[in-house]
Amino acid sequence: MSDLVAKDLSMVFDVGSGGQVHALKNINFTLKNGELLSVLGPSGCGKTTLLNIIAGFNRPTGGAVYLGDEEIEGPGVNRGMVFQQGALFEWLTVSENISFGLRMKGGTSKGSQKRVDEWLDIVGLSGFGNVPTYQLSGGMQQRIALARCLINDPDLILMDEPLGALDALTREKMQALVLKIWKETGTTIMIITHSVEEALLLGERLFVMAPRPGRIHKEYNLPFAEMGVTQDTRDIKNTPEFIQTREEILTMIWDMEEEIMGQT
Ligand SMILES: Nc1ncnc2c1ncn2[C@@H]1O[C@H](COP(=O)(O)OP(=O)(O)OP(=O)(O)O)[C@@H](O)[C@H]1O
Repeated sequence: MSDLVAKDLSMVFDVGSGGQVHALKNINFTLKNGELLSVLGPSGCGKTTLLNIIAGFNRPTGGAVYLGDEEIEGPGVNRGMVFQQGALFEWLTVSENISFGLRMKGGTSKGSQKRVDEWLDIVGLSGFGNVPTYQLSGGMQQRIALARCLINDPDLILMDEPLGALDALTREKMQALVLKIWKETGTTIMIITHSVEEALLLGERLFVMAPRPGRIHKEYNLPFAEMGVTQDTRDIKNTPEFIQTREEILTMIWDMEEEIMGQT
């Protein structure tokens, strides 16, 4: 079982003429195995920098991140990524996309096909296995991206605005799917989003980050993700507690944006 631990994590970028940007300063947290974390904050607060360090794409200038006993020093198969655009192989079929990682690892074709069929079922795409990916809608492509990531059984899934390009209705359906997958697989998930509503629904933990320097401004422990596994997510979004927390966070981020505008 692999907890994700960030210890005194800092990231400073040199921006020319001796200038520096403190994209992250002294970030400390532990994300326990199986937890679902959403990260929210105004533009430039370091969300993507944090995700890139955990993915192993960037090395921090201070501190370290650990997954289980191992320090993250580069990309690894124990972490899966889902981006805003599915980043699928358009010339492959749905099944070929989903089984891509298994084939890279040399999985047997019979065993692989069974698992692909299971994942097609979980993400609601049974019967679409032989369809070329480019023929599918954005929502369907994100379902494939989720399945392609999860079939490899990663310890941690990192999602960067995974539902940001979808229309409102598809987005709501996909939020429910993310919760279902989280519950069924028990995978640890970290999701970056610009939507306060989405962060509230999809985070049993939620970090609101602040910029200059990038840091965790406030953490919430929330009941909505757990509720969303069994209840209609629309009903949850209409509960007084959800609305009150949403307004509190919107005001918090609004104030940060105002402060940034005042400084520039
Ligand atoms: N490669 C880089 N070189 C210089 N500065 C960078 C680099 N990457 C990020 N930054 C700066 O670090 C800060 C944090 O950027 P980051 O992209 O992580 O923020 P973010 O919260 O993801 O923003 P957004 O919501 O707009 O995507 C910003 O001030 C950004 O300009």
